[in-house]
Amino acid sequence: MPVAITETEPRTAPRRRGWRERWLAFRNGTVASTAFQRWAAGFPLTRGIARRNTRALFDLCAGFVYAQVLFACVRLDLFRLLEAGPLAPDVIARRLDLPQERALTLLKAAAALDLLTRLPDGRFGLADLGAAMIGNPSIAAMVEHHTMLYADLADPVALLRERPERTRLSSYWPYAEDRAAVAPESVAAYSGLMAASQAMIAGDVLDALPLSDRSCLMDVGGGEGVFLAQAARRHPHLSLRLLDLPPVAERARARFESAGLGGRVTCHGGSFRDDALPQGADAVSLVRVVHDHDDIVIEPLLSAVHAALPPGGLLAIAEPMAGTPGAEPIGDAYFGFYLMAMGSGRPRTAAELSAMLTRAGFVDIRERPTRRPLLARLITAKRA
Ligand SMILES: C[S@@+](CC[C@H](N)C(=O)[O-])C[C@H]1O[C@@H](n2cnc3c(N)ncnc32)[C@H](O)[C@@H]1O
Repeated sequence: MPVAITETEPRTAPRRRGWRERWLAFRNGTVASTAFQRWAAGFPLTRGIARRNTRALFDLCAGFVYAQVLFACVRLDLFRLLEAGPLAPDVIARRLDLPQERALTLLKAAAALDLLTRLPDGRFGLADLGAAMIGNPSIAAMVEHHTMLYADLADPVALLRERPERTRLSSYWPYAEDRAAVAPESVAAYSGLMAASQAMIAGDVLDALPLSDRSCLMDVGGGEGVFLAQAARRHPHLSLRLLDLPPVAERARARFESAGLGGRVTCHGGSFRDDALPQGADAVSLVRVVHDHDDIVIEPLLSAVHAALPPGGLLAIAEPMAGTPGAEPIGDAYFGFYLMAMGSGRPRTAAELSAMLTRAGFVDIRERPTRRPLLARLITAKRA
């Protein structure tokens, strides 16, 4: 059921220090004291909280190490090795070409992180998280991709202070640099990465997106067309259009041809920054596009979509959003820093997107719950 979007962030700071701020100041002063920490770790009523906080802080400090354990598993293709069933550490060591004690270090680390499980006989097999990696190869692709992100984040303070001309991620996503022309060889890597991860998202978004009363859907920034290909299968009556940068649109055209969908989809090569949007669609989707760009790009894009739609036309924005309950670190910490390293865009809350849509002239703005909101939430809006 669609739900109303409400502003959750405070708009103005209180003038005087209210009770809440005074309580916070008192509490933080107390928690910061070493003597209190020692006492709280021993006192039966606070021991549980103290341990949870210690663990949470340790996990924050150790996050990079955990990520590198996962990276080693992915690089060594450990999960696939164990897909057929558990193996003894010495067998795994031989297969991975690692010294035995090092292999055991990796296996124990992966088991501690719930990627693997250690059986009573000493063999290691897949645990839930490792098994999930097998079913979602795009996660492994993201893990490999993160080497670039981590290189850019090596000095986060420098990144916060200056906006470097070029980062690893801005070169990887050439449109982040707003170059006039994007070469075919520079889109292949990111388009492949997006196509792989889109498979997980398209189903969730299409489950929640009402398209049965629409006749033509245009996916703007549609990548290689994975989202539209799924839409084509679910809604045989829909005619489909894709707009993306010319080399990406070319890749999409080839993909549609080989999937036998060439006759259903028209691919337009162009830039939504510089070119007029193709007319004729009564529904437009922006899937994982808006968060990639600054307001100075998105405000005119939303107005252009509004102008391109007929009265009653539908716009759908689907992407991970800031402030998603239960997934706060994904929006504000992960995407916040990822997009900062990329040099373009920011994660926005549903309320911020809703306000932008209102400014662009849209009405009937609502959020439609998706199956996995941490991967993508969905907002729809209509042209009056
Ligand atoms: C993060 S990807 C998302 C792709 C696809 N919608 C998905 O979710 O898999 C952003 C897409 O926007 C496209 N894009 C970026 N800037 C663009 C522009 N100025 N005009 C058209 N497409 C653009 C990129 O080429 C890329 O395919």
